[in-house]
Amino acid sequence: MAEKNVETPLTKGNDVKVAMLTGAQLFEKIGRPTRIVAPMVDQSELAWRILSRKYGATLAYTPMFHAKLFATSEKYRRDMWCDMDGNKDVDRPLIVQFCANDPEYLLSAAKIVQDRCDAVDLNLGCPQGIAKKGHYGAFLMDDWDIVHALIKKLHDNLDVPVTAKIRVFPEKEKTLEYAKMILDAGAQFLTVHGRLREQKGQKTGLADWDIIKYLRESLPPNTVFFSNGNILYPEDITRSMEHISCDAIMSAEGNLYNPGIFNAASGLDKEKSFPRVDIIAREYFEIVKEHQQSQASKNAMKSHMFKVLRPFLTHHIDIRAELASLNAKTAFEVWEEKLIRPVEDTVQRIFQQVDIEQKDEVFKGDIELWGGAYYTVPYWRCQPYFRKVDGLSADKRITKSLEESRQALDCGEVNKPDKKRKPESTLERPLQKEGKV
Ligand SMILES: Cc1cc2nc3c(=O)[nH]c(=O)nc-3n(C[C@H](O)[C@H](O)[C@H](O)COP(=O)(O)O)c2cc1C
Repeated sequence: MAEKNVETPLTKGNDVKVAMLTGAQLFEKIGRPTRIVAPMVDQSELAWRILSRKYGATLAYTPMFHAKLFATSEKYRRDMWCDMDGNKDVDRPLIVQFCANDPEYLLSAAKIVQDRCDAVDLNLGCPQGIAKKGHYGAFLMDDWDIVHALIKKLHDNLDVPVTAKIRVFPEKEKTLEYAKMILDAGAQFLTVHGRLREQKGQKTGLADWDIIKYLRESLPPNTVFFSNGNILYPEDITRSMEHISCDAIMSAEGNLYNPGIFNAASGLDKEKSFPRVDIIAREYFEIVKEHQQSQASKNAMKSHMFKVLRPFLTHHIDIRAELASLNAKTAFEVWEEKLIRPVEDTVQRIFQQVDIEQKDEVFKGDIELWGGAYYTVPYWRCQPYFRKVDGLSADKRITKSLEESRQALDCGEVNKPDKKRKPESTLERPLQKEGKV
């Protein structure tokens, strides 16, 4: 890892620059966070970060901002970044993420935020068509010189450290070379999302923890290293950290559907691990209201509500219809009247049932071939979401696949599976999700 600028202040012309922190120093300074809210376009905005920290997140990333737009368009900046973003009392530690392919624009954008964040991250993982067209994100995996130049530019000129978030190549050795190049250019934290650039939409599939582990073991031991992928439940965080020996775990979709995902240490305390939807909806709403200057939070609220309330709304379609009618311009009183209070009243009625204690139980299933277990969670509690692919939801595909493999075992057709074996076939993949950036 490039460790220039460590002890002494850098001087540039007559300017005295603050000593740059190494990854290890930065990690220490921000309290050795282990649970990270992933960068998520339109979703990891101010209010969501505040809520997630309340439920156990210890570091958060902003959504990816487009560096050129951020540097040149005041309107874009106003929509994405307000005076409370990165505020010392409510929004730290914070890493601001950009996508870019031009070092000058990246530096200009990063300078605007450097006083209100702990580091600036470069997005090298976005696999979407828009990133292909704009030549950024995961499409820079084909252009290592640009990646190096972008990171070095920030490392040499910014007051805060630069970090990077990558996807993996099919070849682990090539991925290792890529990671080394990124660290050599000056990145101080490395986040590895264990999926290929091609793993998006219907082909998302399972992230590969083994390649992440290989990188972890092959890179210098002082590398501050975060893993991303395959986190459905709080306990998956512990499992992943133990498997990979990484410094922290980042979660995106798991966090969106259940902000309690970060409560890995809470064991079976369902109030923490699977919080009630009425409580989360109310808390999030109050945070958005309290930070009205954050346009990004107002814009994101409807989408967040659909996600945290998802299991509940399938049982209460009248409330779902009301939510569909709301938007970022709707007055807060209307949100209160049409969504928040009806959700609270309904859950309150549910809890007045005499047998609610039994009904409110959370059940853990058996350990599956993929290493974790599915939970059965009452619909009034936040929980992960399995998308349908080819008409089957992921857990059904797993069950089907397990049945098939058990039948094959019974018939002596295949060798007994190694317990540690990583699921290989698409059918065994629990996390088929769409549209990952
Ligand atoms: C709604 C959404 C928005 C995302 N936006 C970004 C982004 O802005 N920058 C980024 O690096 N990754 C982005 N991602 C990818 C996530 O950060 C993460 O790498 C990926 O979802 C895998 O993590 P998960 O399995 O916990 O969902 C996004 C993912 C989702 C679901």
